[in-house]
Amino acid sequence: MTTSRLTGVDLTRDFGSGETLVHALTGVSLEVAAGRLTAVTGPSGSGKTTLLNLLGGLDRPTSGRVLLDDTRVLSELPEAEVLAVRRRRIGYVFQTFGLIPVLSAAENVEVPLRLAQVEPKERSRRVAEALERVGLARHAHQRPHELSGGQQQRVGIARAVVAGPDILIADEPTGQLDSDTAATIMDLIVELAHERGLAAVVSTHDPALVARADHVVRLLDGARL
Ligand SMILES: Nc1ncnc2c1ncn2[C@@H]1O[C@H](COP(=O)(O)OP(=O)(O)OP(=O)(O)O)[C@@H](O)[C@H]1O
Repeated sequence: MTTSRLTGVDLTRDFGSGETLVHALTGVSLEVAAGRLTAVTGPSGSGKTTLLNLLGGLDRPTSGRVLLDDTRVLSELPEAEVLAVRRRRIGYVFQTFGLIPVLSAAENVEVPLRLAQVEPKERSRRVAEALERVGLARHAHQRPHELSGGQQQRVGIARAVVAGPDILIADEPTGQLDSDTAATIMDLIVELAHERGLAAVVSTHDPALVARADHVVRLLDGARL
């Protein structure tokens, strides 16, 4: 039997109540397998971010469950355990990169290793390796504003994978990039998913990027097509 790193079972997420009630997600099920890139796609407001937040343990469903490794119910774990799973197992990539402006590329990539209390020599080794992998070895000492959007997102990806997660969650990682740069970033995420066996989920509007994924989940008005 193959293991899915993340499984969404009949996920529903409502926001608000009464007249302001929004059904952001209704009865969505999906499997996110190791070593594959799953693309979540759909028009604006279709529920992509809501779904990724549930899968990544950043939010909890109104009903339904998120399973981790087919066994643990991530969506029902106590907050401290969810936090531990997020730190140890999941890397996150953001549309707006989420880099700390006053830190260099290398220092940004180092942040998760500091949080994990990895010792300094090992931190340096892993940061250098991660920057090398994303093609930014020569830019280690530059700050975010000295880098292009595509380079900043490469720093964001290096930061997401440096601590060795086995799950990668990327919400519109190419939303701020031109189409050629977006394609190279998507290719990098696909390669990392394959070579590191990551269970990777990426949301995108862009059909050209969806075509690069191993598995596609299409949403419309909060439901799976
Ligand atoms: N915290 C919230 N409170 C109220 N409504 C919300 C909240 N978060 C999302 N929604 C609503 O849920 C629906 C789905 O939103 P979501 O952000 O998941 O869509 P999306 O597909 O990611 O959109 P986009 O492509 O524009 O980022 C939308 O109608 C949105 O307005």
